Amino acid sequence: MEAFTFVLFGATGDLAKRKIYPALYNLFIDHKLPQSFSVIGLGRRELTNEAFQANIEHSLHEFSRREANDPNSIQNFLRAFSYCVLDVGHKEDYYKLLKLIETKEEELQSEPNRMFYLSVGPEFFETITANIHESGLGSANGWKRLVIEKPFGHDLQSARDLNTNLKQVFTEDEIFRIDHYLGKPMVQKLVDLQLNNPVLKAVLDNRHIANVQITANEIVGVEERAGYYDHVGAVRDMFQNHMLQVLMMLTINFPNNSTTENVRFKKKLVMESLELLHKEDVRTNVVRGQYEAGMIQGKPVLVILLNLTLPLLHKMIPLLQLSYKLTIIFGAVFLFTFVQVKE
Ligand SMILES: O=C1O[C@H](COP(=O)(O)O)[C@@H](O)[C@H](O)[C@H]1O
Repeated sequence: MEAFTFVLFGATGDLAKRKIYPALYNLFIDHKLPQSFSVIGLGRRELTNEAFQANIEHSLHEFSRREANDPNSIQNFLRAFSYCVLDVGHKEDYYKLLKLIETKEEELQSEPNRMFYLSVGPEFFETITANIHESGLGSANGWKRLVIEKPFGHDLQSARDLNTNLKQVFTEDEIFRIDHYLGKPMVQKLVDLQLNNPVLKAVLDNRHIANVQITANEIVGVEERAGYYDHVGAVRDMFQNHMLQVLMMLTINFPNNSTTENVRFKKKLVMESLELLHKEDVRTNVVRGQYEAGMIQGKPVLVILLNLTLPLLHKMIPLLQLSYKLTIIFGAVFLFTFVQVKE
């Protein structure tokens, strides 16, 4: 595997600590990362490399799927990490970053292969990619990749605009629009189940099933992400991406030798088969709610307020339920209900 630099925007954020560092660590111990790689974490806050590495180690202990209990492997892993202060809107910071990346590439004698991971709010996607372009960060001789999660725009037009802007800097092959729900073992097994489980195959039809409910039942609350949630909302944060991906994985009819294009095409068919939700149906088909702080299983659950001037913060925890009709599956109309509850 070729050496590369992983450039992480939003390195002090929630997604990085909960998912990205543990995921990288698990790849590392499975020898799925190259011999030499470097991770440069970016954030606005001043942080020494040592403090940054200590935070990462903490997140491994708290969130890694497999226990992080081998001090040697943790130290070897952490050695790859360095931190750089960057304000996404400051062009000079990108030149400073370029210097740091080049120094690391020289130290590791690696090709300038660079992966840019945007673990930041969607409002920064375009500024960051434009600055990657202008500063020359993306024009070295190696490969480059852009990894971006959600929300991808806030409506159809803004999603199209975002695509257009990203494509001025990255080719389609270089853009990875990811959804971490697709990496969940159970979601990945849905295809196998459909293809290989005769019992399931036999009952997956309109004579046996009238209604499918997809539930995201979380025990993690909004916590420090109240500012983000208040701004983005549950529909854009969870539904249009994660829950619809689960729907597509469940209903798509995969051939054994699927190509990327084929999967995309089939997913598009599923989406086109969803009956549009019209304004007049919203009252009957959509339930939205918010919880306040309370007790779960005898334990008090607080909504941690940020020091922000957002009036609604104390009612942040979302409940979302949406029902759609889907006509493609097994030749019948199915009712799909999606429920997201953050306890
Ligand atoms: O993307 C998100 O997903 C998490 C839930 O992910 P999980 O892997 O822990 O099930 C959710 O808590 C968060 O609000 C959302 O942004």
